[in-house]
Amino acid sequence: MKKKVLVGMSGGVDSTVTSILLQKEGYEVEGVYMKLHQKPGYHEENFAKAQRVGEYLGVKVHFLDLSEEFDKQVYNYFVDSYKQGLTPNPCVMCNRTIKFGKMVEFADSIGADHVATGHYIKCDGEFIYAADDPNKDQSYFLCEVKKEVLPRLLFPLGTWVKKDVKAYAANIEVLKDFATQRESSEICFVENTYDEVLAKHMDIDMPGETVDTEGNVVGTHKGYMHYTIGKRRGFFVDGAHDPHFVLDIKPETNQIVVGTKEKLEEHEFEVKQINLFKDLTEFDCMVKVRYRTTAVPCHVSINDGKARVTLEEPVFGLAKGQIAAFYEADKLIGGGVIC
Ligand SMILES: Nc1ncnc2c1ncn2[C@@H]1O[C@H](COP(=O)(O)OP(=O)(O)OP(=O)(O)O)[C@@H](O)[C@H]1O
Repeated sequence: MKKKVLVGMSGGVDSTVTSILLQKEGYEVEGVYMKLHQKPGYHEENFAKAQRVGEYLGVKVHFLDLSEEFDKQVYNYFVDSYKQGLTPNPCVMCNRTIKFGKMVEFADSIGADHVATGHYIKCDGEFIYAADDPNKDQSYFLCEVKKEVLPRLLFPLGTWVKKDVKAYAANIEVLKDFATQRESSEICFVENTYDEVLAKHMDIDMPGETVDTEGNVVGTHKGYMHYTIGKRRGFFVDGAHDPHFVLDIKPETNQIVVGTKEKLEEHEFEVKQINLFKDLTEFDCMVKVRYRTTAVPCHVSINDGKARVTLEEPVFGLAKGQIAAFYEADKLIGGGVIC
């Protein structure tokens, strides 16, 4: 009997080609379009596209309204993190709770053996691996996904490069407009800027003091929620000659602490909410402290649910709240939240 796969169909080119490839491979495909946020007009347009793909393949496309769950797990977490002076990663939390959480539950409810998306990732059922295309690799964003779901996941695009995916769609007459449509922005619920989102939930016009590491007031800023650690623009430092960077954010006093680049250098840090695909407590690996950065070698020691990460070479600008992802070469072995 054919194995059934539920594909997350966003109406974009990646999940469209994913669906076609899986059907060609012999899977029985069903699609699901998930309504996640409230961006006006967004869902009507994208669900219609997902339905066109469904018609082309002759398969059913379900509509799943997960907006309440998404608000709770992803959107509110994003807003609350900035309120607390932290830097969130909403895509990581969405992958854990929604795409590879609620979507897997939905797959169970329709009797699907597998769940697939158009992420650029490789997976062998036990581990996730970086995609062959280093510019598109999204493995970092899956480091908090629950280990139990890995055997169910399929990512046909892990060995593809984006231009070939577009060329594939362009060759299908009725879907060729998918190849040239605008690519989705970084965070799906952000229409223009983060500030616009935050302004709906807090006063973002809150001028405050910029201080040095000794606590001396050295300038002004627009409001602590506008900054992340490592940021170098958008605040004032009186009489500074060298560039200054945000070193720390203090929401309780609406202050930002700034200093020169060398003060951003970190040799060790702690990680909470640890998720590992392997049973380990003490290990050497590579760690990525943000998405677009190279991994650095480190030693990890886990105690009482927290990991101490000792770096072999320093990193600059560790943002609290951000995600640290652990790798053994291209194999993702887990991750956690920098604290
Ligand atoms: N609203 C949604 N409903 C169903 N699946 C989704 C939705 N949003 C994203 N996905 C799934 O997650 C994958 C990765 O999402 P991401 O936002 O990174 O999209 P993308 O790289 O722009 O892909 P696409 O071209 O398919 O939109 C998508 O390829 C799709 O399979």
